[in-house]
Amino acid sequence: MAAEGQGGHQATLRDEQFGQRLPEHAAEGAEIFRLAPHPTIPRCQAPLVVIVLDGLGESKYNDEYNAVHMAQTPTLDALKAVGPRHYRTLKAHGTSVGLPSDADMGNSEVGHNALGAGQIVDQGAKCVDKALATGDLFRLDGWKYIEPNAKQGTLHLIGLLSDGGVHSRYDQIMLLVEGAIKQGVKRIRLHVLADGRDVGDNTAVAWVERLAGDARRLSKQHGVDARIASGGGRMKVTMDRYESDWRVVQRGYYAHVLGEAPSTFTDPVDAVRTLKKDNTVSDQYVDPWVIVGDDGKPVGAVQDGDAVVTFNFRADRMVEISQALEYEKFHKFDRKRWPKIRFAGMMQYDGDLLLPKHFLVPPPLIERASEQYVVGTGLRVFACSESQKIGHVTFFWNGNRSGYLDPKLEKFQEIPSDQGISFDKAPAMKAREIAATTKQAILSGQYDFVRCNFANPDMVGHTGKLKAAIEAVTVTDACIKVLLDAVDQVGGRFLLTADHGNAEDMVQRQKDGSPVVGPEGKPVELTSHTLNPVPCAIGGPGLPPDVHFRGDLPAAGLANVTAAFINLLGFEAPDFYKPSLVTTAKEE
Ligand SMILES: O=C(O)[C@H](O)COP(=O)(O)O
Ligand SMILES: [Mn+2]
Ligand SMILES: [Mn+2]
Repeated sequence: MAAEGQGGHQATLRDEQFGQRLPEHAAEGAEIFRLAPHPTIPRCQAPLVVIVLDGLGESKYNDEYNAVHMAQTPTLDALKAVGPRHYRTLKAHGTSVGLPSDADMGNSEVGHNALGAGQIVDQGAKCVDKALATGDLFRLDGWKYIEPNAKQGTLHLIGLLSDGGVHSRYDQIMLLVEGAIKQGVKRIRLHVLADGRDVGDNTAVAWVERLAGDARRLSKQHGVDARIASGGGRMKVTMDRYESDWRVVQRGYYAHVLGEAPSTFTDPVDAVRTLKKDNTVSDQYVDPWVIVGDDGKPVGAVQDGDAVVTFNFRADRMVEISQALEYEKFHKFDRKRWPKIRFAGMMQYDGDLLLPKHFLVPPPLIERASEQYVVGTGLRVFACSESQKIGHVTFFWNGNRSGYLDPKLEKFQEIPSDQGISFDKAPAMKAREIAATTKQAILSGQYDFVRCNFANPDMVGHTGKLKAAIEAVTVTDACIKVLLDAVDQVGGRFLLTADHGNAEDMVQRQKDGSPVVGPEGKPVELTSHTLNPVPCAIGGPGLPPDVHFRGDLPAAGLANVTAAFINLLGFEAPDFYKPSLVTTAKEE
């Protein structure tokens, strides 16, 4: 499928970008990361293959809105049919992946963190909640750094506007605004991205109405000047990730910083309502907009001496805009003007690039990620996905470390994603290319541990388009088959799982499971992730016959996978990891 802009796709995340970092296990005085051989599971000469299906869960509703149920899935069906010794489900949401509550759906960041780190760590959302609740946020270095500019100039807040809880949350935005006012900030400009992906589509107008109302109320109550200044849909404006399409970030920089957009309005609600074109445009893809005053000038362009905060806590979609705001040398697009500001992220979005330099809340530190042990033991690793998810099986997997932990032992392979299209238009995405490339790695004999992520059940699931999601899952199933055949060919082992649900439920439901019906009499699409558990299967000719899932961990979650794959590699897992999912007859 030829996609818009594909020819122009630059080499991203290539070897030079993955970097040549000093292996942590080699640093002087560093902890020794070495795994001990497993007492009963021998190593296998062929690789262990871990397959992550992004956004493919198991729903109790096996009906027409379940794209996994509706898709052709002979491979997944066969894995399930093997029964509980080799197939089970895992928790992938809420407290089992370090989120504040069990009402929080899972997401890729927390899911891959758990898969790669074997532990449940407090995630960004929780760290920000605590810093706001205690008031520490306004006492820490990040706030102190931006404070003078925030008080003398304007405080700009940029981020995702919803209560999705994946990248940001409305209550946190409000606490930030109220707290800033209490600290003496007088002029606030909000630059807000419409969601429709972590929350229902066609909710953006209501969110902007709510924020505009709250900004008016706070302005009046405290005698300050807080208002919305610019925005756009998150997939079109600002929130690109893994350098999939820098034009997205350019649109955002122009709207938020320069005050430039193809359409200007005097009222933000009017802006979003107009650009939604009677809901024929989804919230995620709303064009950029800028609010102007009666004089036609933008009300919130960023000026020298201002302070800027990006309020998303999640990293992946904030890294690029942070670079555009922070880096003196920057070549991804022409910024035209680069104001002298003080900028802080809600968190530090990349601990290796130290980006941004200043941040309001220290990010969760994920110590002792499995890859540190894997390369510390000398195992050779291959990780593959397409641009949209490559950081998931590298950066998130490795406890938020970017780049290679040991470039001699690891190879990260990115397949460029389509650019500039909504993924329902090409639901196979790059699944076939991922399968082909990963298959080569399996057959090559060069790797002990091969992992990959299939992006399309999730990315197409987010479009809310049922037919496309069914197609995405059908293609993914066929691609799994390609990999399992390769595992058969070399006599290897595999573990297949997913990071959270999405494609298995494509409709908003009432309490009794029946679809919510919209004003036009049509069922309302579900574009977000779900709370559903995810599949987990093990197998392959190299799997010793006595290795099977334990029966005594019914509530196990994604963090229990780590010890399991370390065991399948033939090693004992570190004892502070969550218990392994697998055991052998000899151990029982
Ligand atoms: O960023 C996104 O695309 C969604 O908010 C969450 O999806 P992911 O957690 O699967 O990346
Ligand atoms: Mn995901
Ligand atoms: Mn997703």
